[in-house]
Amino acid sequence: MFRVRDKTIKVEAPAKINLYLDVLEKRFDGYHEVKMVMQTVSLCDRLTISVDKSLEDVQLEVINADIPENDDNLIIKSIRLLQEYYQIPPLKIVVDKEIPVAAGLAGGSSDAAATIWGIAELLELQIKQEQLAYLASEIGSDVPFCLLGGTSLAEGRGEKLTNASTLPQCYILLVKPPFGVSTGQVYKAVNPTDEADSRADKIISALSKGSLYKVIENMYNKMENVVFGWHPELLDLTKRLLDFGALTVRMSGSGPTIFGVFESYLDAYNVKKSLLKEMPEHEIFLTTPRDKGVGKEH
Ligand SMILES: C[C@@](CO)(OP(=O)(O)O)[C@H](O)COP(=O)(O)OP(=O)(O)OC[C@H]1O[C@@H](n2ccc(N)nc2=O)[C@H](O)[C@@H]1O
Ligand SMILES: Nc1ncnc2c1ncn2[C@@H]1O[C@H](COP(=O)(O)OP(=O)(O)O)[C@@H](O)[C@H]1O
Repeated sequence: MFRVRDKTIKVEAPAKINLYLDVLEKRFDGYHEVKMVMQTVSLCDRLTISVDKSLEDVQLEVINADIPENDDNLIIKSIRLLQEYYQIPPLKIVVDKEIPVAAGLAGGSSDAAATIWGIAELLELQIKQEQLAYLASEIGSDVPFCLLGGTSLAEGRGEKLTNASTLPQCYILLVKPPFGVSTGQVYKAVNPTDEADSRADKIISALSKGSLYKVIENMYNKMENVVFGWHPELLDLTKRLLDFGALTVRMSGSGPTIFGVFESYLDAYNVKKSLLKEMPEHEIFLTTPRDKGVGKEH
């Protein structure tokens, strides 16, 4: 029998940005070694997970996005994986998508992490942290980070995490153009770096000293070359954000989301307003750094 404390749990699944992303050699398993500095931000999808004994199987409802509600969804994939190890009763899941899809913000990965964490909490499965991290890595390279959240150095294929200090207080404007990019295609097109440089380590050290400027000086994304080549308008967007006074502008992950960093809330707010007028087809979010990954909604 299931000992269910609450019948429902509401879980936040936050987006991430990459403060640094380098792609190193291609491995025999087809993945690439990476060196990344990842930062969770305040933009969240929201999952409601309920035990529903009237159902025969899992049922997923997606609000606010055109993505599959079947086994192709990372939420259902995560449940199928949990079912291999644990007895899972019929569940109804509703996901309210705020994070744009195929945007380089790990929306799907964070939903997967929120599903694994949320079900473990709801059903009191007592899963050890290492087992949670293992299950997460089986779903995708970014899922272990989404589970842990905050700020991390990520190595291996992205699953080897070392905790770092959170990015100092700042305002991060995410600008998502009206098209998506396939992560797999970007990895295929990128020319791996021979030897990692020291910028990621400099970022980690700057984070520990709370120096936003030193972090910004060392930010980098190897994938920009490839994706800006496919979509030259991303370079114009970058220049526009710099004209508007962003301290720095980078692409997040495999893109196409571009983010600008601001020290003042009012500056970021005004830039958001101006950009929305100039490019109404873009999605724009004003976010802040968040110091944790998936967790209970308050
Ligand atoms: C690029 C990054 C940067 O944070 O994020 P996104 O831009 O997707 O958010 C990640 O590395 C994306 O991680 P994730 O989205 O979990 O990727 P996976 O599902 O594991 O893999 C998707 C595809 O990318 C390739 N891939 C992924 C990770 C990696 N280290 N090397 C790879 O070559 C895989 O071969 C696969 O074809
Ligand atoms: N729960 C989910 N949320 C978003 N995308 C999902 C989800 N499940 C499966 N996908 C699929 O995963 C792909 C990448 O989605 P996403 O995680 O949003 O992008 P990215 O890896 O660029 O951050 C999309 O093609 C989408 O259809």
